[in-house]
Amino acid sequence: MMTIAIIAHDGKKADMVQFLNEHREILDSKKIKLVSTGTTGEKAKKAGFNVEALLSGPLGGDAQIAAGVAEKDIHMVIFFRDPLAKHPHEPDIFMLMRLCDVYDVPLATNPSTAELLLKGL
Ligand SMILES: O=C(CO)COP(=O)(O)O
Repeated sequence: MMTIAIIAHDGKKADMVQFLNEHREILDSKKIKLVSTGTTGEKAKKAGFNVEALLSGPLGGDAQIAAGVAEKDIHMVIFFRDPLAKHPHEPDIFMLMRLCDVYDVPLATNPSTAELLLKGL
């Protein structure tokens, strides 16, 4: 079982839903479990995906995903960041990305990279 975290900033949530829909076959497979930050998870659920939604990003969701990476419970992170917006929880965002590098966990921050990662599964 592989656990993939999906996260998208508000300006990228539509892109995330589109990405999920385009890769529904692999993401719906029994071998993949999805976890997400709160609002991203709600959007994914509305699109018909089975997702474990954690806290919303600004309220600690990124930190929970980061902890999952450190605990080796999360094996891939797809994080569509909005590079044109400011985020009050920027330290948490950097922590998540740092821990992906500490633990050598694949991290995609845009759809093109995420697509290549899924193709590599
Ligand atoms: O803020 C986020 C990532 O940094 C995403 O959080 P939400 O999915 O709750 O909007």
